[in-house]
Amino acid sequence: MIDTLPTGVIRTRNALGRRFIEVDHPAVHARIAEQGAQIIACAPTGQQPLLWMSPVDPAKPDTALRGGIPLCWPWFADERPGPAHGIARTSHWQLRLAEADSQQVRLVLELPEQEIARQLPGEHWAVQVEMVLGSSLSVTLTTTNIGPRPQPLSQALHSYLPVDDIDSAQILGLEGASYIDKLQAGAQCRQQGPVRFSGEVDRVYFDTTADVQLLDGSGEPLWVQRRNSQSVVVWNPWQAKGARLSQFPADGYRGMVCIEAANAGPDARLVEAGQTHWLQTIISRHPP
Ligand SMILES: O=P(O)(O)OC[C@H]1O[C@@H](O)[C@H](O)[C@@H](O)[C@@H]1O
Repeated sequence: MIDTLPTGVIRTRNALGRRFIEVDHPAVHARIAEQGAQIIACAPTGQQPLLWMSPVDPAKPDTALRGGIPLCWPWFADERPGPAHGIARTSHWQLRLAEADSQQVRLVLELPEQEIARQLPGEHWAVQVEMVLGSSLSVTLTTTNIGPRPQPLSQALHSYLPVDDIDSAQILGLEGASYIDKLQAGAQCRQQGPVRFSGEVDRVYFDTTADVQLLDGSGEPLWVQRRNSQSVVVWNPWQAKGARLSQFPADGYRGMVCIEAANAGPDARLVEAGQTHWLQTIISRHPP
């Protein structure tokens, strides 16, 4: 744990004991939950927020938070047995670095190796996440196989993005891309035109590295860029599934869309002994 924090970065604790890192900087305001190393708010100065966060979250420690960018690691969804989306989002991460200049704040958090070994006996990983917050947000999840054998890795930066109204939301950049439709028993489909929403959507687009743009009719588009990612998950639970989700308001599906930089489905990786793999997303309100 680090002792000193730069001006504009403080650590807080809510009444229930959950710990946060608060960023109050001339360029950006943000909030990161230390559990899960999950950024749950980020608003560059003068811009609309970049992330959606559930307004009904009880903020109790040890539950997964609904919103921001949960880290799905070292597996996505149910790609391996165990908790959905892996162990990262409910684990306790530690702040290892916090620095700031006039333009941005940089934070690095780490999931301690002994905690990984406790939860995943026989696996040997080192993992850290770097967040760079300024006029845009970049999140980089870096995984090293510190064991003697290759280890499988699937993952996602499960970004909840705000939309003015789901009926006018559309995603550009995935036209013609192939996807696995989780709502059609994993059927392989091809995207025709922009992605629009008139019901539940749960898809893993693959073989694509395209930047995507989220439009919602408000005139303030969002861009999502990815690095080392050939898959991107697009998800909206809509009303019926939304009603079954934890910490999700009844009309929540109308105000959010998840666009998740991933290594999922056919893009899952095998990390060789001693090798490092990083996955990055950059979310911004200005074009790349
Ligand atoms: O409710 P959770 O575990 O946070 O998962 C939310 C959703 O996450 C998405 O990434 C998955 O594709 C969905 O199938 C899943 O429902």
